[in-house]
Amino acid sequence: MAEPIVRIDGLRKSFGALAVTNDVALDVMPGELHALIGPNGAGKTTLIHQIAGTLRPDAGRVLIDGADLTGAPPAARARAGLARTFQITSIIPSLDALGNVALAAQARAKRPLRLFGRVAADEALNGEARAALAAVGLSTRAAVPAGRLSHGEKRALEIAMALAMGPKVLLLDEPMAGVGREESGRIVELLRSLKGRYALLLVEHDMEAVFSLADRISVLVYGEVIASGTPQAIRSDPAVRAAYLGDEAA
Ligand SMILES: Nc1ncnc2c1ncn2[C@@H]1O[C@H](COP(=O)(O)OP(=O)(O)OP(=O)(O)O)[C@@H](O)[C@H]1O
Repeated sequence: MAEPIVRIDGLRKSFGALAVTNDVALDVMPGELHALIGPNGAGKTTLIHQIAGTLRPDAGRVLIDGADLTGAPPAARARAGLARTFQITSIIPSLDALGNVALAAQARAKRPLRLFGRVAADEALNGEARAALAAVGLSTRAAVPAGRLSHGEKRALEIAMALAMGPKVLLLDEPMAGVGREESGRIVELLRSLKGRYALLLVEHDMEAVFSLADRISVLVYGEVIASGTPQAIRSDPAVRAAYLGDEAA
């Protein structure tokens, strides 16, 4: 059987007396879209921070592609194949879309850059950036300053920047947040197109999107995973309905 790309085990983090992640275990298999849902304040963002390396757990382990990176900084996790998109936009508004993605590709290509001539290196970076833009459907917007893109296009650009890092797994933190209905439909299709090629861990409040996309859903309530399974199993789980979904999933 294939090994998980991300495996977390016994993860604990408390702020004072509040256990925000309480013995959380979760894995993401190659090509799988695993969604993490839960009510406001359940601990989803705190969990993502611990996986990304921006917050150190009190206990437990984070393995990426088999390597124990529990105490490693975000850069080491990126080298192991983890890329993250942010809830808060991380793009440079005055730079065009292609330039933003090329910068992300450059962060990954640091060493090879010294080996090639500058022009060749720039061309290679631009090639990678164009491929990532094409993968998110933004090829025709390459020369547009990122600040002038629509909100949904900015979300897609952030995903292109993550793809340019050559990841094995993408952490997607609310990619649909603040995006209108039509554009969120486009992001759903974009995520669907990435499934199978990348492992995806998606935190998202849009239940329609989650239930149409996910292979597996884990439900976090008060810092604990109360259920994990297929969308169908989660929809009909009495504990999940009582704690979170209520009539929403009917
Ligand atoms: N640095 C911190 N110090 C103290 N408490 C914190 C800190 N970060 C988060 N918390 C608390 O931890 C709990 C979980 O917060 P978290 O942001 O992880 O939840 P969430 O599931 O991502 O919520 P949302 O869906 O609203 O984004 C909340 O009660 C929050 O107030």
